[in-house]
Amino acid sequence: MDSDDSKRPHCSATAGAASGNPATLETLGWDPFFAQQASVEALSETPPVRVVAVHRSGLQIVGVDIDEHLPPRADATVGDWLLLDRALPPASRLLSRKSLVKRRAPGTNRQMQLIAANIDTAFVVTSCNQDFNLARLERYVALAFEAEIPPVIVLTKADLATDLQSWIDAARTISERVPVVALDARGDEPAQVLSPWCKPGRTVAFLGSSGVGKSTLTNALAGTDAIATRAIREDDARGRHTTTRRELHRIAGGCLVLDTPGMRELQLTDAASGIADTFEDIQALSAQCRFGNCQHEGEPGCAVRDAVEHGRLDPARVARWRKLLAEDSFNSASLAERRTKERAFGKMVRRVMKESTSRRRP
Ligand SMILES: Nc1nc2c(ncn2[C@@H]2O[C@H](COP(=O)(O)OP(=O)(O)OP(=O)(O)O)[C@@H](O)[C@H]2O)c(=O)[nH]1
Ligand SMILES: [Zn+2]
Repeated sequence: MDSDDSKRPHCSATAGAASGNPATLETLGWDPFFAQQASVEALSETPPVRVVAVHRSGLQIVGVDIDEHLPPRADATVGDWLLLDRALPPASRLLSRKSLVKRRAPGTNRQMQLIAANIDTAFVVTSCNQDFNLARLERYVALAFEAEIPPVIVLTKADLATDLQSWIDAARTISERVPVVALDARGDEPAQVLSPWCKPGRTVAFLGSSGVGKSTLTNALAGTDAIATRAIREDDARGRHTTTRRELHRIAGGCLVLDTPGMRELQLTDAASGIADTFEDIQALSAQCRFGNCQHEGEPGCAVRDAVEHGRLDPARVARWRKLLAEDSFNSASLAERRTKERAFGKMVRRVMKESTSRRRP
């Protein structure tokens, strides 16, 4: 393979040519939600394009007969739709999103980073073995709800489970709003079982810890292992860290898979509404507590404790809810703490500088 060959998969993996068909707007995920945001004239003058990959050097965009690079822009991320301004590409209009996954940067300034936009379904993946962990599942479900992406729990390695129904039952306790499916991620089962969500033009993403079968599922949907393995090999060849990769793959079945390894390390920050949606039952109960600020720690008239005492609510679930709330408020509050520390540090630096310059003056 010469060096040109090694570059080619990089484009075909993302540009919508995976199935050999040219991209149409519908196959890229265009639908009335986006179409209604611009006039017919605007759409013909500035054609819609979808951001299919984010690299350090910029955005890769794909539209009808369009496959180009734009300079980096901080307000757009993979999955976004833009109206391409050919005369001035950086001025291309960003369309409103259906959903958005974001996180705070791990560095000191902790700015918001956009991870992925316009995902239609978040498959929260775990396997029917020791990886299965209700707290972790609830965390991912809360993240999805916070981003306004409907989650679906996918239990893999069903073929290896001895008591499959008990895993399914456990997963179903998380939320009435979250469907649960169980499958063998290898072979053709995923294409059938996930078909209600993986329709042509729909954008899906797999969340879950390492080894649960996310790549296996992607490959099973694609009917090939070419795409997922290709993207990984290419990164390795360039010596880049695979987790920085954010790509949208159009796969043979017609849906789009958003491959964002960065979503794995997402912390729960500013996710109060996602947690409330996940624990709708406890949320509803706490609204009935006598005191508006009830901590559910023995106050009179506490509906949450009453439900636990009468066996209507699992105390372990209440404990996990509190832990997630604590994680969320810790992560959100530590930002303020950092700011205070940064200000104090800046003051200290200025004072030291002032002292040293005044000392140097004759
Ligand atoms: N028997 C069985 N094996 C599975 C199933 N799903 C995944 N595996 C195997 O589990 C291993 C890990 O699967 P991957 O698809 O690589 O897991 P992943 O979630 O993509 O892992 P990372 O890439 O590390 O995040 C592979 O050897 C798969 O063949 C399943 O449903 N049944
Ligand atoms: Zn209470």
